[in-house]
Amino acid sequence: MPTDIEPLARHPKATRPGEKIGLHHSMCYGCGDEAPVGLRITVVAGEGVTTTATMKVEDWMQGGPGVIHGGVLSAAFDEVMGTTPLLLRKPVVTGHLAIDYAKPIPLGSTVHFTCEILGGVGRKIYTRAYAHLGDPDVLVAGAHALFIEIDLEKHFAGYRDKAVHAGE
Ligand SMILES: CCCCCCCCCCCC(=O)SCCNC(=O)CCNC(=O)[C@H](O)C(C)(C)COP(=O)(O)OP(=O)(O)OC[C@H]1O[C@@H](n2cnc3c(N)ncnc32)[C@H](O)[C@@H]1OP(=O)(O)O
Repeated sequence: MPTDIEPLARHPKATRPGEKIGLHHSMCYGCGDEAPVGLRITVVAGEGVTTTATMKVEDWMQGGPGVIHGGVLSAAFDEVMGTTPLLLRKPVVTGHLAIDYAKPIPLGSTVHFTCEILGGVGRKIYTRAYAHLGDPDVLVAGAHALFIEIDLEKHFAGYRDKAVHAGE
């Protein structure tokens, strides 16, 4: 992470602390409520530029016997961290994502995520997140990521004809 990042302030019209941040879209693998397969993560705004989220570890998320697949956990971090810049009212995509896997996460457990925006420079937004299973003092994973602000319409312009919509 560069040393010249600046603090980023919450947008005055951002989702208020304690409220759910809206879906990226209904078919999003991370948050969509109509996706045929997906994590269905709801991200809740915290104070400042922080968020929280939870995810129940379902049987279909299994990697090693009895534990979550690392890629599923990575996707969950991506979703939570990629939603958090909406507190700045900035749409982003992931440029870089790194995960530290500290402990196995059993099927049936509930993963609690906390995320904060560390700052940014230009279109770059740096975030950090942690995960625990109920005891915030016992971390099971951590992550940091770089998100890049995009122009939504331009970024997805060449792909929208491939978009999948629920019920079609
Ligand atoms: C309907 C609702 C939908 C809502 C949609 C939102 C859904 C969110 C879902 C969760 C998030 C995801 O999974 S998103 C899906 C996964 N990610 C992607 O598909 C992104 C694919 N990559 C790209 O499209 C592109 O590489 C971009 C947009 C990230 C950047 O391209 P660009 O716009 O041409 O900009 P570029 O100049 O290259 O980069 C801008 C600055 O970032 C730096 N930068 C770029 N990538 C990196 C990197 N990996 N590591 C370090 N630095 C990087 C550059 O050096 C530069 O710094 P400087 O020169 O300014 O210093």
